[in-house]
Amino acid sequence: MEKQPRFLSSRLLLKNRVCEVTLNRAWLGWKDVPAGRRSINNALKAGDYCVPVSEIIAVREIDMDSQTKDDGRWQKMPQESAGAHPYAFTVSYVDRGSKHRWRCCEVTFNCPDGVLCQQWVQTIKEQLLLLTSRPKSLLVYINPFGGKQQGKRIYEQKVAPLFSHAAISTDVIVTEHANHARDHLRTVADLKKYDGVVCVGGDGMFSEVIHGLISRTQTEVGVDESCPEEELVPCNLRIGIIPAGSTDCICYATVGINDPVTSALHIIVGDSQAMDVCSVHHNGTFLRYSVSLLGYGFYGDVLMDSERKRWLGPARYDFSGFKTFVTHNYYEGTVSFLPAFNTLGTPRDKIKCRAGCYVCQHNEQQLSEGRHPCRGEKDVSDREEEGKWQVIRGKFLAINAASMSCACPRSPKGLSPAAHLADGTTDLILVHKCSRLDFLRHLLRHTSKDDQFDLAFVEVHRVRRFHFTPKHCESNLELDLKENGKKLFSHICRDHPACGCATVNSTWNCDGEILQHAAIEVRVHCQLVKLFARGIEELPVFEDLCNPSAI
Ligand SMILES: CCCCCCCCCCCCC/C=C/[C@@H](O)[C@H](COP(=O)(O)O)NC(=O)CCCCCCCCCCCCCCC
Ligand SMILES: Nc1ncnc2c1ncn2[C@@H]1O[C@H](COP(=O)(O)OP(=O)(O)O)[C@@H](O)[C@H]1O
Ligand SMILES: [Ca+2]
Repeated sequence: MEKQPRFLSSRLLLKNRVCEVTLNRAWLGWKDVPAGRRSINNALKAGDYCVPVSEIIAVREIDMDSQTKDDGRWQKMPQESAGAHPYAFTVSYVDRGSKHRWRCCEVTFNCPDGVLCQQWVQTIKEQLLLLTSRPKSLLVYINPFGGKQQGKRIYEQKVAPLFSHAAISTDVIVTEHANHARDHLRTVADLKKYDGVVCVGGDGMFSEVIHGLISRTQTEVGVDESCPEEELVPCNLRIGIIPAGSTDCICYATVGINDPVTSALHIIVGDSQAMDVCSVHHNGTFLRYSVSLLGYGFYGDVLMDSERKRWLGPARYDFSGFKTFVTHNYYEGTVSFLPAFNTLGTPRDKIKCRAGCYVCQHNEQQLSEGRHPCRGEKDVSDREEEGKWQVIRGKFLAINAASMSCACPRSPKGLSPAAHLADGTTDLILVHKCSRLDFLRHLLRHTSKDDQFDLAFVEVHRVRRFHFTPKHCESNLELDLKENGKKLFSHICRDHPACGCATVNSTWNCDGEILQHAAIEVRVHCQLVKLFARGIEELPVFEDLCNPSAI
């Protein structure tokens, strides 16, 4: 076939207005040509548009019978554009709305002749083919019972049409039981034919997918994932999240909104965002991975209570949250942690993790230089030891490790607003025993501009590893209860007058799943997985960048 030019510029009709339409490798732009003027100047004005080629979803030719060709969809041609020129093509592209929402927009250009029309369509298609980071084939898992049980409908009505419009092929599996997606990913024969995995559901569904993928990757390269000291190998396949769960914090904190269409468009344009993963062990045996919240005390108790109220849907967390707040349990134990050493950023600075985050890039680079030392540089394990373990014993209302901000609709700034998605650290938040009123002040600050860490009973540390040992360690608990039962219970009952029952330990909430052990060892693995996301965009800045003189 004849090679198409990379640069095109033509006068075409857009809704019966003459437009100068320009395409190069980076941009598609169009602007009105004022009546009676032969040339136009290059400055953009209001009403002029340009779209990065990387954000074009698809292009299709419209034939003279006013029906679309190419992708097999039939559609009426817009009335206004059916005027003077009989040939037309439609470009679908990403349009930014408010609050990080993306929509698929369309523009139809009419051409004076068929050859020119085809040349435009072919050239745009060729530009799109050069975008190698876009997925062509996806494996999709739908949890039909996540959130408000709308996963299947959301996928079929909002996402599948976009994927087919973008010529992405899919294999779709509606899960039949918990861990279906995880186990399928571990064993499915030909995973290499896919460019990514998509989960439709909440944080629990995403957790299944990372467990399956991480496990499979380590098996393939012969790494023992159950060993706490192993360097885990990053997963190649990117993961997309179509939010259809109860909290959707991983989607919200990586995209800026929990909106299925926005997420589908980030998948289509082939975005990539690396993400840290914590491994959680108990006495050296592997328990689970976590990417968002590991919470003991308050968030552990909320989860434990809310699991019994699944029928309430997402509202279960508010009911259990209120109940847990009133109960006001605290738990004794010892937290020891290895502070992040030699890294940019602190949990209380105001530097938020945003698209193209410099802190994440810098810290990952520091770590990988340590991992592959050259010219006498120290090995990472030596460098880690340069930081000193710190130990804090106390009575805690909550112990939270936030590996990302954990922003979600309940708290748009999240549990740790300055935590980073991919910097190899987690923010360890310790809420010491305090009055209900003080704890309420702390909780309320998650929903306002005030600093939730600026309270005497709250401390926060950016760490690479941490351990927690409850005062009444599981292995000793039986013995404790036998020997000191009376004393122990009287102590507990006095400390927990509201609950009426003795709760010795809390449980860990690990991305919404309950852990079976209270004593855990946690280690952050920098950038172990990748998402079809780009991090939260700072501002809709494309107006500034869109200068046709750069075209
Ligand atoms: C008084 C208002 C206080 C608002 C405080 C909001 C803090 C919210 C931080 C949420 C961090 C969420 C981290 C993500 C966890 C998810 O991985 C995980 C699983 O998600 P999935 O079900 O989609 O699979 N989700 C969760 O564990 C849910 C945690 C939600 C906690 C909500 C707590 C609500 C607290 C309400 C307290 C009410 C006190 C009222 C006093 C008068
Ligand atoms: N078909 C299924 N039946 C029952 N449970 C499932 C199914 N598919 C996935 N799950 C489990 O449902 C739990 C919640 O899923 P999730 O998608 O996170 O929804 P939610 O946000 O409402 O908690 C997860 O633990 C997941 O493993
Ligand atoms: Ca992190």
